Amino acid sequence: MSQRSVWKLPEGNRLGPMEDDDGRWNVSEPKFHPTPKSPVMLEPSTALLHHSGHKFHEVFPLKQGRYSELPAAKISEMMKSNSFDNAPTQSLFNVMNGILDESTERRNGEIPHRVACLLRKVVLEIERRVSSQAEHIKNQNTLIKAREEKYQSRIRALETLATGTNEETQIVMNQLRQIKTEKAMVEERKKLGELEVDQMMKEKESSDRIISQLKQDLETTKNTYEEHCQQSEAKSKQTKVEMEKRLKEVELLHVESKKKMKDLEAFAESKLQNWNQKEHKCHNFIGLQLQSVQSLRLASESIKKEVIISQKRWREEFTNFGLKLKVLTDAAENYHTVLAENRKLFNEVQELKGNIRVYCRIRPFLSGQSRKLTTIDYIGENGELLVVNPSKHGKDAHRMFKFNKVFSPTATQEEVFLDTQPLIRSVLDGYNVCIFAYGQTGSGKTYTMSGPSTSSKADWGVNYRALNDLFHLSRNRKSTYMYEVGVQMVEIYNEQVRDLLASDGSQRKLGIWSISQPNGLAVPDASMLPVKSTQDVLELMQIGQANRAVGATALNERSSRSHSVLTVHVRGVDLKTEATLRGSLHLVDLAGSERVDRSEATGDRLKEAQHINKSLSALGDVISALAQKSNHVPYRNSKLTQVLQSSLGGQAKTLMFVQINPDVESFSETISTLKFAERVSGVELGAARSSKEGKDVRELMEQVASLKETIARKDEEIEQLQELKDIGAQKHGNNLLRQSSSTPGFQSLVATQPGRRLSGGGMINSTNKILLDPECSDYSDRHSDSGSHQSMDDLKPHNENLEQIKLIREDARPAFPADDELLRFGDADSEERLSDISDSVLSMGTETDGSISSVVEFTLFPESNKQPQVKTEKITKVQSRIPKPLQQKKGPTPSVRPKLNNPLKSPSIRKGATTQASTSAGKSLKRWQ
Ligand SMILES: Nc1ncnc2c1ncn2[C@@H]1O[C@H](COP(=O)(O)OP(=O)(O)OP(=O)(O)O)[C@@H](O)[C@H]1O
Repeated sequence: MSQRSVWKLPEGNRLGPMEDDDGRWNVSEPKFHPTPKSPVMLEPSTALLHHSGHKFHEVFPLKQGRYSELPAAKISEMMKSNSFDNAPTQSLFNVMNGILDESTERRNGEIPHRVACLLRKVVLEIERRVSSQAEHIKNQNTLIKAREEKYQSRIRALETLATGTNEETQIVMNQLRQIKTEKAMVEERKKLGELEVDQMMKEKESSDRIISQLKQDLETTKNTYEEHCQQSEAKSKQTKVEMEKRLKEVELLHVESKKKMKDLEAFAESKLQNWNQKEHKCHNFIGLQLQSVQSLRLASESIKKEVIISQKRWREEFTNFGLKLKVLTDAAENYHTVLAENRKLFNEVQELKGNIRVYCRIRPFLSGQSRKLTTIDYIGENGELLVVNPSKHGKDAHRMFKFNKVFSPTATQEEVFLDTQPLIRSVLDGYNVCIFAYGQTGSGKTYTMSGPSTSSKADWGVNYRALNDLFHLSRNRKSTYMYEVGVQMVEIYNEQVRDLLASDGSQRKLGIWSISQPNGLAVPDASMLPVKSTQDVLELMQIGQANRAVGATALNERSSRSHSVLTVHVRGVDLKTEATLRGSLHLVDLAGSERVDRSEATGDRLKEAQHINKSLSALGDVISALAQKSNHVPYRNSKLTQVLQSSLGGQAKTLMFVQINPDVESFSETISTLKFAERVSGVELGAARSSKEGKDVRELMEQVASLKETIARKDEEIEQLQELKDIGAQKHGNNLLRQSSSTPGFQSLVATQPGRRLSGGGMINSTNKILLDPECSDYSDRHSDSGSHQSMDDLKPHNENLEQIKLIREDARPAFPADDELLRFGDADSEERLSDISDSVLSMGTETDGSISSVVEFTLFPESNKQPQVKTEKITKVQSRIPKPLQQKKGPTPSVRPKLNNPLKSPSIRKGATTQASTSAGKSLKRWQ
């Protein structure tokens, strides 16, 4: 650099890079400017600095403060702008030095990145300038050398020329001088240039230093930067790893999602296939359906055609059917007529068989009894029975009897019942039926009626079988009839009637109503319980049996000393015509008929036996009277005949089992029993009548019955009076007869005094009937039988007359074909005579069957009495056409309506279902009432 000379350009000329007017460096080829004002070429940087410093500082206005504190925006603005191009080099150096100073001032020597960038830019600018200056100087040297050579050649030419002429020499000398001057100038310029080069070299050196320092700084910065970069790289690597990891995860997810997508695609594919298949099937199905529809259409069309044809045919058939239906309707209408006819025919058959039938049953020997000595010699198929007296020989030893049927000891329960069966149907047809067993104690009455036990079907007695049949038949008829069944069970013990089904178990005595009364049950106060099945009845029977009075005798260890009467009342309603029919079934287990002397009874037992024999005797008398068609039937001679009155009249069908003990010791009893039975079997009670009538008919029948009854009573009164008159005349009892004739008759007396109360507790009602209190029943029996219904006071004056009548009657009594054995109880006979007169009234009832039926019916089913208004009018009209009944024959007053006992608890009640059973019984009783 020391060799470097300061360039000195001729005045007005400037060499090398020159600043233009704007202070920028001009690196164009140097020109010689003739301007003498600038003989020396100025150091460009200084000029630049000086010239452009102000502008640079305008752009980069840092005078105080630190570069590191410069805002980035400012630096980037500076770097973006062209301020570096115009800035003086010195300023650039100042900037660079300033930055470096700041960096060295700092402890760690770090400079901010943006400042480093600025520094690098400044350094680059300086390097660019230095290199361009060096280039420029090189060019100047080359130029100078070229000029020097040029000038040397000119010198040589001039010297040549000088040698030629002086002038020329002069000129040349001038030129030479000029050249020399120029040469000097050039040399000066060269020196200046060299100086400048030196300076430049120095600057370059300093710049190199700076550059090296800068390079170091840059290295440091670079290292820092590299560290930073490394850190960044590490971070970026870590980030990359994480990113890769995430990428993997994402890839996995992607794979999974792809897999899922595949699955889904597969699923969708399969679904699609399925749907396609289904669609295919649907298409097929629709095709088939269409085909079917098509075929159906065809079929429907053909069916339509068929329907039309069928309709046509049906119409024809309907027409035919209508015609047939009409025939059927006619037939149906006739059905009831036919049924009635059938019933009538059936009844006629029964009548042909006899309305009272006697079956004889011979008990087998019991275990322990000798079978050798039997009184039964022969049993015929047609009811013949030959009895032999072992103690006699010859003709007298044998006696033949004939009954409807005789059952041998080997006859089963079923065989015995077989002939009873048709009577059960009669009950449902509206007839009263009475089945009873008669015989001495131990002869098998209970066995026949109840059977030894109900556990075995073979052992079932008549009762069980009859009830079974009754309910069975009623069920069979349910399409035509609705039946209701009620049961009463009473015991007659020592001529006292007791309710065996009383709910409170009390053994209170019950009164018996005269059967001729329109509102009188035989025993209205006895509990009547509704039943639905045989089992119900049997359970009630068991209760009744348990309540029966049982006493031991010498003949039978389990001898029943009372008569038990089970009455089954049946009401049937014809579902079509609403006509009501009513029937009743009496199932009677009579007490033993043994003789008092044989039973060795004394005291109470004797009394029991007398009562039993008396009642059985009365039964025989009643039947005998019926057989004789007597006007007088002595029903009132015993409680038994009173209770059974409705079943012994002409309306009823009666079946008697005559039980025989084949033991020789019982021969006398056997003969007695058989004679009794023979007498009964010979009875022809006349045609029984059904109680089935329509409502109107029934009402009319009631009216007719009451009229008949009145007429009969009147006739009887006349007859009695006539009788008295005749007898009086015969026995010179004219006074008595006159007295009797002048005094109003009992019946007429009663007829004019309706509703008077008897002093003994009996009640005379408006229809001439007496409700007897149990306490006064004996009295009333005696006195009501005479037909009188007066009060005691009224009756007193006539007691004498009655005694007279009794005597007369005794004399005039017809000779009954009864055995003395049967009638040997004189006490009973005397009572019987007394009751004959009143019984004659009842016997009339037997002739006018409808009356009795109506009476029972009225009593059992009083609703028949509740006639609607229209009916009443109708009846009134009818009544106007028939003889007007007596005033006292009107319907019963409410005061004498029978009050039925509270219903007995059914067997189930006894077992704990008291309330329910009594409620249902009560309900049912309401219906019955
Ligand atoms: N047909 C028969 N076959 C077998 N045993 C019989 C037959 N009839 C009756 N007996 C038996 O004879 C005995 C007496 O019968 P049962 O009690 O029926 O007589 P009864 O006439 O009812 O007596 P009572 O008048 O005392 O009540 C009983 O042991 C009974 O089992």
